[in-house]
Amino acid sequence: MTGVVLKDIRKAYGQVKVIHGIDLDIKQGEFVVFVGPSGCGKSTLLRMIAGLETITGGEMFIDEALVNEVPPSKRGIAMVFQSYALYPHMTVYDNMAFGMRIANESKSEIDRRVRSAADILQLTPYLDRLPKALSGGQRQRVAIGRAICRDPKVFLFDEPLSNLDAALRVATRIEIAKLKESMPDTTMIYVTHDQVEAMTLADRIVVLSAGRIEQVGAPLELYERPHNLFVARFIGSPAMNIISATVKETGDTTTIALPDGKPVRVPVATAASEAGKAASFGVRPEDLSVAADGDHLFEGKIAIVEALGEVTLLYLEEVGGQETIVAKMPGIFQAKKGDAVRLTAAPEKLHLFDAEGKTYRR
Ligand SMILES: Nc1ncnc2c1ncn2[C@@H]1O[C@H](COP(=O)(O)OP(=O)(O)OP(=O)(O)O)[C@@H](O)[C@H]1O
Repeated sequence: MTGVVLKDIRKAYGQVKVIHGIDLDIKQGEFVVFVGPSGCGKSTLLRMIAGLETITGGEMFIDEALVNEVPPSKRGIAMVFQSYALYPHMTVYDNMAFGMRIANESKSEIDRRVRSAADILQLTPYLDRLPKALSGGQRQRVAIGRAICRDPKVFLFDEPLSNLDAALRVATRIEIAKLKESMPDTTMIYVTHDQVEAMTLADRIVVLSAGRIEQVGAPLELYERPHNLFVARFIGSPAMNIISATVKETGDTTTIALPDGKPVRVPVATAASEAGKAASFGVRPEDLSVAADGDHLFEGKIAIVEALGEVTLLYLEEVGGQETIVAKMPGIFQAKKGDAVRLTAAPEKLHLFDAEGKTYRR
């Protein structure tokens, strides 16, 4: 099994510790995405897997072999970078063939692999062109093609789409999704800033913060059941509304008080010892809807309306609680600044975190 296993992996640059002990078991054929804020260590971790950074502590296994001291060229990996790094004087064909020529592969094998990669990435019409005669998206596909030709056991991507404009990003993202389908046994590890890439490409997402793992899970698992406030805020856009609250009644369901004193019942269990403690109450903008008369969570005046066509974002200045609440309404929502609104959400969409920021849902 060509998995990638990280056991208590650590990295320090001199005295500065940047990765604090990462344990991760990536299965063969899995597509795993590393996400996290700038500087959290995503690229460092990927580069340690690639062998481009030394490992300060812990053990790294690729294909069940300890690779801590194995050079990049012997790890069975191929990496695609943000900058495509193609040879400008070589055709697309030669760029893709280059590594195999260096490795003394036969001409027929080189031709077979280049044409197969070109076919997967729809590059066949461009094989005789120089990189300068290609769009950014096509160039990045050549860089991916070059990596495919190496027939890697593990494919590493470091923000491969971040130099592309919005439309090309979407098109190339779809190419990568197809690539995953056409190479089901190849393990892929992908670093990105982009939530949509992470949500759409990943089998599992690894959320990192300051050199530690916050949560690992399938995209919708992270979205629906964030383990802590960090993941709750990081996954989803606009971010989840988080309001400070106090635990009032504990038990199989919990009653909290919002800042204006309003009680809210949340269907999560809490121990009696939690009564009186501070908590954070969370609800996603897309889970809010206009309340019928009577029951509502929030009541306030609209401060800003952002009509995006497919959705309308309402920024609500809460009357009692002093917090700004964001609501995402489907389609075009008729509202203007100053309108009074009441918002509600289904109980199962409510989140509750303890004073340390850990979810109360078990
Ligand atoms: N050569 C180095 N010497 C010292 N510190 C470094 C070095 N390279 C990276 N770092 C630090 O390590 C941390 C992790 O950096 P890394 O590039 O892995 O983060 P990242 O999550 O990929 O960030 P970004 O999303 O901005 O690319 C950062 O705090 C960075 O400043």
